[in-house]
Amino acid sequence: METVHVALAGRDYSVWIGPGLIADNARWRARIRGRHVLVVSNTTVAPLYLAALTKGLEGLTWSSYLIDDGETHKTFANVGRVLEALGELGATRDACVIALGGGVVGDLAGFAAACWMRGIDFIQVPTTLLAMVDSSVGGKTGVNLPAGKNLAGAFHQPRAVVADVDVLATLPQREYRAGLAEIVKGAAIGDPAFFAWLETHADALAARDPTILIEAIARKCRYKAGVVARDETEQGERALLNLGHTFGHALETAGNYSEILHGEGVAIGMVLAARLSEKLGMAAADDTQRLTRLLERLGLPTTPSREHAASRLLDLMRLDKKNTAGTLRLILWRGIGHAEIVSGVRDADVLAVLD
Ligand SMILES: NC(=O)c1ccc[n+]([C@@H]2O[C@H](COP(=O)([O-])OP(=O)(O)OC[C@H]3O[C@@H](n4cnc5c(N)ncnc54)[C@H](O)[C@@H]3O)[C@@H](O)[C@H]2O)c1
Ligand SMILES: O=C(O)C(=O)C[C@@H](O)[C@H](O)[C@H](O)COP(=O)(O)O
Ligand SMILES: [Zn+2]
Repeated sequence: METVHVALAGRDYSVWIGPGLIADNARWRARIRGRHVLVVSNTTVAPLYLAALTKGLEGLTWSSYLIDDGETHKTFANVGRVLEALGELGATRDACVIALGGGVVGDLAGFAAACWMRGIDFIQVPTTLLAMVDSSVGGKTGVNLPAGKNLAGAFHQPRAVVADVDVLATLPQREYRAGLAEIVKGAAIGDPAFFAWLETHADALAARDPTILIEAIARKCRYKAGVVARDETEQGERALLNLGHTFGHALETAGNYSEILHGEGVAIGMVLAARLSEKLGMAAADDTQRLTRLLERLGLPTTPSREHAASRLLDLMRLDKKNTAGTLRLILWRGIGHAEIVSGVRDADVLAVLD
């Protein structure tokens, strides 16, 4: 088992990564302080893993709430339903929410935990690769609105993250690949040695080699944990974790959250950010090519499969949370491992790349 520590004064927590961690419940059960537990999951994951998880809840008062599957269900309405389920459970302030699922369940359940009685504990049990390497770590919780991705939410850190890699056995291939995009992102932002390691091990990763996979998950989580510990609420450096996301989120929203997966949007968005960096003279074409090649080897898309009007995408990008005073702030790069926050990029340059 690998353990990654997220160092946040008084709110430190561990990310445990390895096989058998749901069944081996002593560690995570010890993080539950009170008597009430609400497990939030969805209609696909619960039949597979809810029974194994709830074996660890014997002696507690627990119930579960299942949302329908998919990004379109990451809504305010479902947060309200989770809060009502907490009310029915009689959850007191020492209650704990357990998020059992991918990033959709984790973001939504975490947001509900942040709201119930102004904030109760929650534990992340990520069941997708993407959730293990990204969404379960760092405390960004929230939901989508028709106007844009994650526009409502809160920073609320989990008490623990239980990444049981055995559950990846049932994860569909397209979802697995989407998770790889967020691993590549971490390396592309700030760790050129990790990027080179991913190039060396791309075939093993694509084939789900267990040893390589656990190392990749742990390296990405360690990188993210460091950024989060230095800048929990995104006053500066943390914005770099958004590489590819301004473009990617616009594509997700334009497709009504059902056309492309988040990780696919990130993969395409990173390539667009690399092209824009090239256009602005910040980075070399060789770096764009290396990034594109790695994503392709991992089976990820690097261009949108359907055309959206560039002007519509730019409009969606204007509602991104990184923007200030009406000015677009983008994450671009100087090359592999060197991302930067850039303000004031001209619309014409963004439109040219989107076209
Ligand atoms: N909070 C953050 O920092 C952060 C970071 C990255 C992404 N996100 C968010 O995460 C979401 C994407 O998460 P995701 O990619 O996990 O998508 P997801 O939660 O929709 O899960 C993907 C699919 O896999 C299924 N699934 C999950 N685990 C499974 C398993 N073990 N076996 C079989 N099927 C399984 C789900 O039911 C779903 O159909 C987006 O909403 C994105 O905005 C948040
Ligand atoms: O943890 C972060 O910070 C990230 O930006 C991680 C992203 O991969 C993730 O998709 C996040 O939800 C995006 O956040 P947002 O603030 O752009 O909504
Ligand atoms: Zn993301």
